[in-house]
Amino acid sequence: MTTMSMQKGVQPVLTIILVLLAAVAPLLMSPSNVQLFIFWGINILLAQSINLLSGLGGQISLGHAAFYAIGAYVSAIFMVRFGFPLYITILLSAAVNALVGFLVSFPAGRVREFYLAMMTLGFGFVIEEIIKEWSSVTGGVMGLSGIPSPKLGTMHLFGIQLNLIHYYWIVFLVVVLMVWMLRNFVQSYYGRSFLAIHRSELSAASIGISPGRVKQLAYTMSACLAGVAGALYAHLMAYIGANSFGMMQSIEILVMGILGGFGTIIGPILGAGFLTFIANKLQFIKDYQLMIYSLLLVISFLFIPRGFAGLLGIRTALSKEKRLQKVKPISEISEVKPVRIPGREARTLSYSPHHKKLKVEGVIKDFGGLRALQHVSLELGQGTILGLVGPNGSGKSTLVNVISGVYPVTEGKISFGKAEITNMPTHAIAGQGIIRTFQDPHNVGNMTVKENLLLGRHQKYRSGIVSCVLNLKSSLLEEQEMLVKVHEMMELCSLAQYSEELVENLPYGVQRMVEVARAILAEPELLLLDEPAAGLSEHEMQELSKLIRYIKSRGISVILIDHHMEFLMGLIDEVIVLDSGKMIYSGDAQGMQTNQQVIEAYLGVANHA
Ligand SMILES: Nc1ncnc2c1ncn2[C@@H]1O[C@H](COP(=O)(O)OP(=O)(O)OP(=O)(O)O)[C@@H](O)[C@H]1O
Repeated sequence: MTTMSMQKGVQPVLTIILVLLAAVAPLLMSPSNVQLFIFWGINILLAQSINLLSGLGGQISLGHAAFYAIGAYVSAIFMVRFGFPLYITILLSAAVNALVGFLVSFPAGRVREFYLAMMTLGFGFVIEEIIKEWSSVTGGVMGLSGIPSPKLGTMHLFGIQLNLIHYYWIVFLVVVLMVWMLRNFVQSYYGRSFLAIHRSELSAASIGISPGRVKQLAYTMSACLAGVAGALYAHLMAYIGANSFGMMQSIEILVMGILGGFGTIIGPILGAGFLTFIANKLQFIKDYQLMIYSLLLVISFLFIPRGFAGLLGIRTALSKEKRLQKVKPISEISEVKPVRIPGREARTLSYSPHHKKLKVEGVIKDFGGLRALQHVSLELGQGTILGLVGPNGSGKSTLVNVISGVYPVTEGKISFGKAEITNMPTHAIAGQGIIRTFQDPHNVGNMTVKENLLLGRHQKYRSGIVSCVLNLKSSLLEEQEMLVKVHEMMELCSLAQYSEELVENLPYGVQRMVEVARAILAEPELLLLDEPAAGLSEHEMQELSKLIRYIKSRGISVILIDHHMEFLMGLIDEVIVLDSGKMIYSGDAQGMQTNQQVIEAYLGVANHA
């Protein structure tokens, strides 16, 4: 047997042994230790909840205990008042919280950074006040007591009186299930879209990811998870009061996530463990808890920014490739239609044949008193490469920005095919088939090359969230198909050797190539390349030229901004020259070189320089 196959055989056995150990552990522990482990389980859910929202989705939350509180009160009230069983009250807590999270996402999704921090802080205080004031339902400042609890032997499930060990098993099951589903989610295109939005909303939108939708999902799922934790907490304690869900609890949840390592699955589990067990040993300094938590946060930010997970070199992969490889190596998949690559005649690429035409009509763009674009009009047909040139500050990037929806136009109309796209949001324009790159590559730096390229396929995924979270066969097959296309694109762009490297660690030229490859994988009909050759070596520029020719050969139209005339001349079919926002030339490249106005405005400047 090879080492690899031995490892494969050992892994499931190890998992089974660990699960069995965890299952029998409470039988060998004192009740207080069993309770401590239950707290760890509840804290894992809380830490994962903040990890999902802040660590992955990038949405700061300073009032997270509010979701925890809602979950606890919903479960407790439905069991105390209506006698609902535990499994129903947990589901109700999750559902009510999901709804609250969804509603909160609308105002929260509109603000960022400091304002978002203040908003979530306010949300935490509002929920705390409601709990205190709505005494007829919540018990007010006196709290809610008499909640059926396994600790007191007052909770029954399916006719069985539950004790602490039973409850441990329930919490264990819930935590294992939730963490497994969360891992599946993080490794799906949904999870990748969370990180993409976290790193740059604009970049994510440029490949068709809707920031609004991602935030709605992040708040809904995160609240749902905190709701389950709240329900489990309420029944463990038998009593809940507003004080258990204040500012301190919100900070504690944050510390667990950050200290453990945001963006990973293992990190929050470690962070939750650290706080559960250490805090328990430090009861005598409880009065200084806030100070200690604040110190922990500062220490974490300064010395271990990626938390315990970072210290241990743990990173959660953002694709299911490793798992899929175990089933069947990508190279052996026959169900997937091969992606065709130029120069590899045996294959073809399946891009849409319904190419659309770009029409820009009389576009004006003002920035305050500055008119960056003055009545610019152009038309671009299928498979044409249009060069966009002009001196610095002449409005080239602004034109690309208004076409891609980054800036609204002041006046004028832009259409693509039959659709008018003037002032549409960027992700919707990407949905129409217009994909862009940026002057500085806008990849997700803390994702690998392969994961960044998978992001390019985002719009092509069809699997629903349930399918991804439960790893249903259809979603795995789809992921496999996408991976095949990504691998072929890496081959085409000479990126295969960097496949597993984090993009932020790569040379500038490679990062550029990753961004262009990602854009191509989105199967655009129009590609907007803003100075793609800037900072590239001669060899890299040649590689890029080849790639652009390939794009054209697939019938994709390109608008290409660049200052390298030699690079441009070999590629473009048509050219537009801008000067101070005005279009001073439109035609072929040869004509441009002899046009007097262009020579004065642009080439003249270049020569002079
Ligand atoms: N967000 C903005 N706010 C205010 N002014 C802007 C903004 N974006 C661009 N401008 C201004 O609009 C004009 C055109 O800028 P733009 O970046 O489009 O030029 P460019 O031709 O792409 O230049 P370069 O070749 O240097 O990238 C410049 O005067 C610039 O300062």
